[in-house]
Amino acid sequence: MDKKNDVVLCGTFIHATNTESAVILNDKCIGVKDGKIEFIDDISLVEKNLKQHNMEGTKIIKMTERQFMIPGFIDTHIHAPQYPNAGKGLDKGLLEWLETYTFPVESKFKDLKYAASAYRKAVNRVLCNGTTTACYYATIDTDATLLLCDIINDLGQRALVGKVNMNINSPDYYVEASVEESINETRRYIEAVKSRKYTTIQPIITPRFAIACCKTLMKKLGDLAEEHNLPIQTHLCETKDEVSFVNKLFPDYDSYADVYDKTGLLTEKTVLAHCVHLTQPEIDLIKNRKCGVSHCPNSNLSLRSGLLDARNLLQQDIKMGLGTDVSGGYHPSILDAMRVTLHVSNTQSLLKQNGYTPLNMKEAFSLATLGGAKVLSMEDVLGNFEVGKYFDALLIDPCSEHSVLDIFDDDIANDCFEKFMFTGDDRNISRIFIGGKEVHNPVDVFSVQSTCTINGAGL
Ligand SMILES: O=c1[nH]c(=O)c2nc[nH]c2[nH]1
Repeated sequence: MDKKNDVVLCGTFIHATNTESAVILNDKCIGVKDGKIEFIDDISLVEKNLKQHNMEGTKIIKMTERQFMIPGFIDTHIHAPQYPNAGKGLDKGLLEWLETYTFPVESKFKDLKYAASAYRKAVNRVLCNGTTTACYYATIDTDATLLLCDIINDLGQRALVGKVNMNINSPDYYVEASVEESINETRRYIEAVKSRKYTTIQPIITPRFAIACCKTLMKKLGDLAEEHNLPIQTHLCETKDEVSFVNKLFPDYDSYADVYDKTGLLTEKTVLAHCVHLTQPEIDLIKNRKCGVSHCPNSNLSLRSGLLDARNLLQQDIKMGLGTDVSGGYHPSILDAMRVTLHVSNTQSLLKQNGYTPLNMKEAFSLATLGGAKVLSMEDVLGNFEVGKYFDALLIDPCSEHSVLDIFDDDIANDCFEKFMFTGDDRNISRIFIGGKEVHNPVDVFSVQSTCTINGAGL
């Protein structure tokens, strides 16, 4: 095994566990071997651990008093080809927005030169914002989607990447010609990803939504997911208009979620984006099937889709993570998703009043890390600092050179953490580790081009 990425980190670590949303571990050391956490112990026992784990001579990184490490953020729903539109065209509701802005930009990615440049910008920006694992939608174009995988691999991010399927109710210039073509291309995509032997990337089956896929296509995609034991992602109950359209298209089904269920798309590895307008039977169904929900609050507000009652779903033990949903959501950072999650939850409490407990910041942090890992069925290997898990982590420096947050003498670790969560940004993310490998060089940030750079990939 290559030992060059083995490392020991000493200082403060903050993470979510199954019982607590944010635990602060002061004066600890974490040893990373072959990309995974080998030991966690008191800082005073670092030498003993190095010996015990055969790691003598390993590089040691000591954090300063104000610095701390958190698990990397997990974005459970993001459209990489919509990044060129981030912050543009948010003046329409979902279905009109798709026709007017989204399908046109996605169709540009069949031009591989355009795709190479736009995808590199997108992944670079997402990574700079601390997203160590992303669950991406690409486009219907297989080769451009493979290019996206190559770029993610090059930049060292962990990702699930889906070639999008859509064969009906889509514009002539952006639609797959038949069920056969859609399935053959998806098979070609899966085989190509497998043959490239990426270490951090896996394919995900991606029927866009029930409006854009016929029943036969959804059924065949469900079969394909089963055949290859793959995860699935799609959209569900994002807007009321969308739900009405689905109900008209599928009058013989009990509900929108039932359409996915009867076509074999609801599995314990299914990621359902939005889920704003679920009925109680639909909540029961996705709970029984053990699907995860990607909560995308920026998008839900920006496109005026609705206010998800996250507390209600969590109380019913639905797995939940956060998604930026670029570009329905305008911000590529999960920090933003956490903040808007809290705004939406506070709004719910104002509307509902009696006894409603809004989510707190620590719960939002848990959703952004361990919650995301659960939604992506990766909680055995990701999401927090436990021995045996991949070391995907961010070194946060509240006092970094270009920081826009201010720390005061009496601010303790919890204060620094909260200030970062509410007022920090990528300028406080000083180092990024994915599978133990450092992928983000702070020396490059604000260098010549005054923009973020990873591995020499300038924006
Ligand atoms: O927010 C969304 N973005 C999309 O691209 C999309 N496609 C279907 N439904 C969608 N919702």
